[in-house]
Amino acid sequence: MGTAPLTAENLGFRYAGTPVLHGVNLRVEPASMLAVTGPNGSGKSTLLHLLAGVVRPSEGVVRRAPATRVALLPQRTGDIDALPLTVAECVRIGTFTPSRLLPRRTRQDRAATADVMDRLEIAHLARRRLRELSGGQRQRTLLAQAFVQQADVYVLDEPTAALDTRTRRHVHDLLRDRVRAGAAVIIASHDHDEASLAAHTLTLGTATPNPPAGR
Ligand SMILES: Nc1ncnc2c1ncn2[C@@H]1O[C@H](COP(=O)(O)OP(=O)(O)OP(=O)(O)O)[C@@H](O)[C@H]1O
Repeated sequence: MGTAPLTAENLGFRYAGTPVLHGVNLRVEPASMLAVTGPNGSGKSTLLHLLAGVVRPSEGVVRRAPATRVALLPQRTGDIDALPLTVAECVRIGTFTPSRLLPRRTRQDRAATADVMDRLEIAHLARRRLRELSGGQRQRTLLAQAFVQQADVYVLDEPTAALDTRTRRHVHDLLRDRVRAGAAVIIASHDHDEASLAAHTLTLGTATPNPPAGR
């Protein structure tokens, strides 16, 4: 078994003393997909935030292998609408890195941005402001920002919740492509078909292999 880009040991989280997660253990392998499922309020978003490192655990530890790059698509991104960004600018943020925060983009960055915008069918919206988008168009823009990142781990919270059937298929193709390219993908989903894209499912702290998907 190779080096896992991400592991969690005995992870727990409390909001102001109220326990949400307890004793979560997981290991995410390269070139694999993990689905996190469970009812509303069971802690899926909280777990994804912990795994992406935007929230610190109350118990246990999240370990990322050295130099592991994590791309996060959060479920709630309300504040971003207040920024006077166009769709193209918002997607381009995904190509920035801590060592390259100014928009000196490489040809590879430009090609990756154009490819993802085409695949998510937002190229025609490139100059539109975020606040002028429909819910699904906004979701596609934020997905493009996540997918354009050259990440080792993609952490995507309900990535297709607002999307039409055709766009969902494009997103699922992108997920499979990233896994084939060696990335690990973690998705939270309420959709059984979507969760079955993943080789493993974590439901409220219990990891079980999925039966082989008929695909
Ligand atoms: N900022 C917060 N402060 C206090 N409690 C919170 C906060 N965010 C979430 N919670 C609570 O933590 C629990 C888990 O929330 P979380 O959003 O992780 O669940 P979820 O499984 O992603 O839910 P959903 O399926 O509805 O998206 C819920 O009971 C929720 O009310």
